[in-house]
Order: sequence, then C-alpha cells, then structure tokens
Amino acid sequence: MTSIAPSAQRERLALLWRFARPHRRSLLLALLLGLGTSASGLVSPLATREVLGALGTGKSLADPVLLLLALIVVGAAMSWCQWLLLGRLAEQVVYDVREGMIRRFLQAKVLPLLARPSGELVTRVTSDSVLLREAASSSVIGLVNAFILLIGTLVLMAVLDWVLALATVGAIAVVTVLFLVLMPAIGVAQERSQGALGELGGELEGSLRAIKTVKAASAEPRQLERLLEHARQARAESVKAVRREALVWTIAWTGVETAILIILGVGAWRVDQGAMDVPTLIAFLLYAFGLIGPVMDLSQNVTTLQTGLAAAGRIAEVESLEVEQPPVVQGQARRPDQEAPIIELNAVTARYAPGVPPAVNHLDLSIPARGHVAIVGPSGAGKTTVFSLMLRFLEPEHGHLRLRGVPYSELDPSAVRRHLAYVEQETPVVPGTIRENLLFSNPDADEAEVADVLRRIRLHDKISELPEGLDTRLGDTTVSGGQRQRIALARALLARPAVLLLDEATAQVDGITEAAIHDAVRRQAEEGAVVTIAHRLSTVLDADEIVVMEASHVVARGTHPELLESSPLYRDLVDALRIRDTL
Ligand SMILES: Nc1ncnc2c1ncn2[C@@H]1O[C@H](COP(=O)(O)OP(=O)(O)OP(=O)(O)O)[C@@H](O)[C@H]1O
Repeated sequence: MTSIAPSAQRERLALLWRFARPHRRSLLLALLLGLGTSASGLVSPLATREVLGALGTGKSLADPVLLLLALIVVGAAMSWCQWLLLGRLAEQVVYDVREGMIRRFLQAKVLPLLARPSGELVTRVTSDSVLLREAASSSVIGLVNAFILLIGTLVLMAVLDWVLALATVGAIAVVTVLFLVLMPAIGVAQERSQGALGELGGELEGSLRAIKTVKAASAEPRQLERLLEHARQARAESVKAVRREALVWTIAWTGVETAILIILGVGAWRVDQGAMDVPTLIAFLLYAFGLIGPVMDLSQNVTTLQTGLAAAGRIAEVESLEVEQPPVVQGQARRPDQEAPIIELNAVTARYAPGVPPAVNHLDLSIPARGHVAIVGPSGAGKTTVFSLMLRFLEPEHGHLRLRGVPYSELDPSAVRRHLAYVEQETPVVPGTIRENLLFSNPDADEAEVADVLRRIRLHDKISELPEGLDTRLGDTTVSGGQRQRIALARALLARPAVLLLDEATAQVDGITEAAIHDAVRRQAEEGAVVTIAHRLSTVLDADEIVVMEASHVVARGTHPELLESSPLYRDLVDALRIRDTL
C-alpha cells in the first residue's frame, strides 16, 4: 500500500494549520458551539430516562418534558450558529489560499513560471483550494467535536452500566484500528487524482490555445485521446479513493450496528439477571444510537482531512515557485549617470539551467540613450535572451548589466522595467477592452495622448468606426495579427519608455502595419532608445547600429554599409531578408 511519509503528513498538517490559524478565534467559538450542541445531545437520553422512570409513578412529567424540549431548542440554535460560522470561515480560508497563490504567480520569476503549463497552475487556484475548504475549517472542528462526543457518550454509558460500556469500547477499538490502517491510502489516491486533473487542465488549455493548429492538422481524435487519458487517470484514482472510503464507511457502520447488537444482547441478559432496569437499558441504547453520529463524523472528517492534506501538498508546491527578490544594497544607493549608456551589458554570460550551454556568452553591448540598435542573427543565436536579460526575466551568471551606470543588481526588477517597454513577437492582448489594453502600461495616459498614439500607429480611424470604440472588448481572435501588433506597440509607446524593446514578428505583416511600426520606431529613436530584434530588411536599414549575433556571441557590429563590407554572415542574413521581403 502506498502512503504519504509521516514527515510529509506532518508538514501538510502544519500547512493546513497555517491556513486555519488566522481564524483560530472563530474556530474556538465554533468548537464551543459544537460542544454545546453535543452536550445538549448527551443530556437528552438521561432526561428521557427521567421521563420513562416517572411513568406510572404518579410524578409530574412536566419538568423532564420541558427540559427535553429546551435541550432540543438550545441544541438546534447552537448547531445553526456553528454552521454559519464555519461556512463563512471555510470561504475565507479558500479566499486566503487563492490570494496567496495568485500573488505568488504574479511575483514569481518569469521563466520558471512559464516553464509550467498555465492550465495546470489555474486548477490549483480554482479546484485545489476548494478541496482545502472543509479540511481547514469544519473537519478539524468536526474531528475534535466528534471525539469529545464519543468520549462523553462512552463515559455516560459507563456511568449507566460499565459492563455494557466495556463491550461497546471493544467494538469501537476494532473500528478505530481499521480506520488508521485504511485512511492514508485515501489521501494518496486523492492527490494522484488532483494531479491528473491538473495535467488535464494544462493540456486542455494548451490544446484550446492551439485549436487552429489542432484542427488544421486533423489531430482532433489524437488530441481528444490525450486529454481523455488524463481524465481517465483522474477517474481511476478517484475511484480508488471512493473504494477506500466505501470500505471505511462500511466498517464504521457495521461496527456501530454490531455494538448495538452486543448492547442489546448483553443488556437483555443483565435485565434478566436483575442487574439493570429497563429505563437504563433504553437510555443506554439511545446512547448507542447516538454513537452513530460521532463515529460517522469521525470517518467523514478524516476523509475530508485526507483530501485537504493532498490539496495542501499541491498548494505548497506553488509556494516553492521562487519570487523576484528586491536587491540588498549596502550604503547609499548609486545615482544614475545621465551621461552613461541607457543600458549596458559587460561580459555577460547567461544560461537557462545549470549544465546547459550558455545562451549568451561573454557578451558586451551598449545601448545609447538615443537611437535605434537592431539585433540580427540566425535562429537560436541568443537575441531573445538579450531581451530577457534586459528585462530581468533572466539573471546573468557572469558579468553585469547596468541602467544609466547603476548595476542591475542594485535595482529592483520593477525599477528596471519602469524604464523599458516591451513589444513581444506574439504581441498578446490582455483580457479586457482596447482602452484597457492601451492603458495597461500607463493607466494615467489621457484621451489626447491615446488619440495621438493611435494616429501614429494608424489605428485611430479603424477604432473610431467600431460601435463601442475604445471600449470594444478584445479577444485573441477579434483583431488581425497586424492590428494586434499595432495595439501592442501603442501600449508600449503610451508608457513613454526610455527604451523600447521590439521583437519584430517573423510572420509577414501588412503594409500599413509595417509602415506604422517603421514610423513609430523612427520617432521613438529620436526621443529615446529603441532596440529591435529585426526580422525585416526595412528595420535593419533604418537602424543606427546593427549588432550581428551568432551562437551566443556578438560577431559583428556597425552600420549597414559597414557590415555589408565586413561580415559574410550579415550579407547572408540580408540576402535571406531580401528574398523573404520580396516573396
Ligand atoms: N526558456 C528557455 N529555456 C531553456 N532554453 C532556452 C529558453 N529560451 C531559449 N533557450 C535556448 O537558448 C538559446 C538562445 O535562444 P534565443 O531564444 O535567445 O535565440 P534567438 O536568437 O532569439 O532565436 P529566434 O530567432 O529563433 O527566436 C537557444 O539555444 C535556445 O534553445
């Protein structure tokens, strides 16, 4: 039988407690209410005995009957309050867990985050958090409550008749041992099921994003099979958990039934012997039936706790995502040097994982505060890596980057990024309207600025024609690739960046988009710095300096005419661009 290591169990219990701890006052109150409800339940059989004992003796029944009624009302009121309290608390726990995970995602280092399927991460926020809900709130209370109720019932049973009580304890001890043996496997199966569900989420999200490719490749049946395989795995593991749960429940139920039968048999014998009266036997039987509640509660809550522990493990994994750290600066922070290049890379070496070849190697690059630097090079040369370094998605292994002379290591990642605007090659739109997309990097830009930038990228008329104008909602497919690029460029320009980083699309763009990008780059280069990863001849020709990269090194730099003279690789690249541009 597979089981979770006890140390991991303890860690997860500690984690569960961490989620519950901020609410310990509410938990304590809920526990007290639960105990109150249980106490009123425990007194009821004794009051019943009084009622039964008074029968035929001529004593008034009013007092014990009123007591019984009062116990029922008070018990019900306390149980209602506890329900509300725990329900609210459970939702708060779910919210806290979700908030923690969402924060972690947004603060995490970019590349490790991107390395994980996003759909899989989403399921941790949406579904694992729900599984934690009951575990971190009602199940703990339920366990304590049921345990106390169980002990209380057994004590009162012992007060009534210790021989019968001993027989009951024997039956319960057998059930408890079976419980402890069977329980951990439920947690394992639950965790595997949640894991398979997470993988399904990741794969499904990827498949939906690439749905055009899936259909164009007529790969629906294969993709369906892959997706359903994950769903089947989730089902198989859940069925395993259900089988265990069914066994546990059946054992619990049979244990209680057996205990009742034993009580009935032994009790009848003791009444027959004159060692016990009938009202006491009835009260005892009421307690025995009353045991069903706590025993079932115990098994239910232990199951919930196991599920919660499995979810806590998956949630804890999210916490292992490294976050971007602010720098540790000793002494006075260095002041920017206005004369220094806006960005400088000195002897920078970086790799994506230990042991793999460096993606850039001993790289020197200086970006002046004004002008346009184009980076060209064959695929895999390291061009995008240079951008990732500038944006601090990747940290160098050796060497330094500087922003206006201040080492990156002394700056907060967000302080660096405030000076940069980045237009990705795929130019994703963010969820929301065109306006929200445009104002994404500078929410304070006013209407006039927005209109000016839209004119510059030749989208003003197009957007004005839309019935909802700037408030039109954008989806990945509602705008053309060229329009998406222009929106992304407008978003970057509105941020009024010191450096515009533009990763040009490799796909053909329409004439309007090409001209719009060209004009925007030229104008931006007059006011600030532009660095492009150039895939178009017009962009290369426009650059003040061209940097040629090959196999993680800079192999040549200069102007277009200089490089045509000096660099055979550059000549080949330009020929390839020329051929592509004329296609
Ligand atoms: N996230 C990543 N994880 C691991 N390796 C990566 C990652 N991104 C890039 N690489 C590797 O680093 C090297 C440089 O890649 P980079 O993306 O910088 O090249 P590029 O010149 O931009 O190529 P392209 O023009 O095809 O985009 C390649 O060998 C690539 O396989």
